[in-house]
Amino acid sequence: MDDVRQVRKDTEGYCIEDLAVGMTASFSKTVTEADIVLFAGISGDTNPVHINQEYAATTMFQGRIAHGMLTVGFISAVLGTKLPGPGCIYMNQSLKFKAPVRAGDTVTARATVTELVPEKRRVVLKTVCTVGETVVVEGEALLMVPSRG
Ligand SMILES: C/C=C/C(=O)SCCNC(=O)CCNC(=O)[C@H](O)C(C)(C)COP(=O)(O)OP(=O)(O)OC[C@H]1O[C@@H](n2cnc3c(N)ncnc32)[C@H](O)[C@@H]1OP(=O)(O)O
Repeated sequence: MDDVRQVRKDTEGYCIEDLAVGMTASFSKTVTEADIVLFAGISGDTNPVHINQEYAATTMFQGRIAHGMLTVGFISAVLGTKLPGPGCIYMNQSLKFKAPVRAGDTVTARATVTELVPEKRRVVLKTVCTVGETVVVEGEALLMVPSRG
């Protein structure tokens, strides 16, 4: 199924009645050096693998990598702004960090509806972040969404 279109207002998300298995949406962003340094400050995670090139060069990654949770923020972005969009409540998220993300990489976070539980107003989405053809993060999200009823 094609990407959901941004025909709704920025403040309107999908209700449970509007959702169908297969609906999909994505958000893309190029990760910058500034994003990584700012995320270290915002989160308090100053792990040197993210911000100290000399140290990071000695690790298996042979250089600085982005915080995993910075990449996960792009999943939150697609869920919170596109599908299901405003009005949804994040309840659960599984994650596998499959490959590193580095400054300069463009990450695409894609969310695809896999299951609906209308009586509980729950939606399950497969969530995958890629850099080019490489899957960097994958998992599953559970959200509560509004109902028109
Ligand atoms: C405190 C916060 C710190 C951070 O934020 S660090 C930044 C976020 N993390 C990353 O960027 C790490 C990204 N992931 C990777 O680079 C790689 O991934 C690893 C280096 C962690 C592992 O790679 P490799 O040693 O090459 O493993 P394999 O040979 O691809 O797989 C061996 C087995 O391990 C499983 N596996 C690999 N990655 C994960 C994972 N992330 N979660 C769960 N399982 C994993 C596979 O499936 C497979 O399993 P089977 O032998 O049964 O086939």
